[in-house]
Amino acid sequence: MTVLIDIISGVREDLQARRNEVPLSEITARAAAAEPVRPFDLSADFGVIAEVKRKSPSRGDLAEIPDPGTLAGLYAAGGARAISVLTESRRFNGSLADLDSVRAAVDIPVLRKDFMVDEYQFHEARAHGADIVLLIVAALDPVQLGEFHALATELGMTALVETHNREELEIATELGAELIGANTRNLKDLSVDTDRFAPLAQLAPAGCTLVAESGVAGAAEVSKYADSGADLVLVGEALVTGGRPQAAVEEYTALGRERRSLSAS
Ligand SMILES: O=C(O)c1ccccc1NCC(=O)[C@H](O)[C@H](O)COP(=O)(O)O
Repeated sequence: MTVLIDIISGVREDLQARRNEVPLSEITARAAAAEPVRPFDLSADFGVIAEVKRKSPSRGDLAEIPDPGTLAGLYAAGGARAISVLTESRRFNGSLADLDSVRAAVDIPVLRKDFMVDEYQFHEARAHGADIVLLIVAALDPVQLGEFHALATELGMTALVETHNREELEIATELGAELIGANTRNLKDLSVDTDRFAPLAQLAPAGCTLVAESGVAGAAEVSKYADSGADLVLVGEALVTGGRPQAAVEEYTALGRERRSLSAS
């Protein structure tokens, strides 16, 4: 987990700097005064969570994205169910300014995709308009996970609880998570293997909304994830590098819906 530990260490340093500028009492007040949460409909048909992703530890620079709001607008026009915004700065070149820009540009829910390790970040996320936050099971001990899940819920946000293996999925299930991510990227070596999704999907609790995360390069992976039970796919690289974000979101949504209805019949 060296990569994860390194990322979190940078996240904590950057967080300390922000907290020195804006104390917890102030960020809490800003969260309370923020625009209302946009509820994320967990019962809706198959959909795409489309990501604003400039750079990543595994792939380096991906795309410039000078105006994340414009990209998010194209995703929304393509029918995205939510926009994921990476706000971690050192390894992903994201920012809270990106979150602001996206939230102002669209009227669908926005996910703050970051390494959430401190209470402060949840109030900060809400203060910047986040409707969904990421909880990575591998990054938190079970007590923290429970507390942060409760805090996200208290602030009105939906928590996307991200898992990578059977053990983490059991933790998410015990937590009662309604929105569970199964990420096919191994956090130790950053390899992506889309075959990791199906076994996890089989273990997911009945009634949860399941997100297949990472590894969608095109239609083949969308079909594969939908056939294995994904309710949503979270797509970053393929959308920011493919040159046709709106059309790709439209296609992935239509394809996923078709595959889900075929497997239901
Ligand atoms: O993308 C990475 O290299 C990465 C490395 C370490 C932790 C997280 C990482 N990515 C975050 C994500 O989960 C993805 O951005 C997301 O699932 C979209 O993946 P993709 O469609 O494969 O870009």
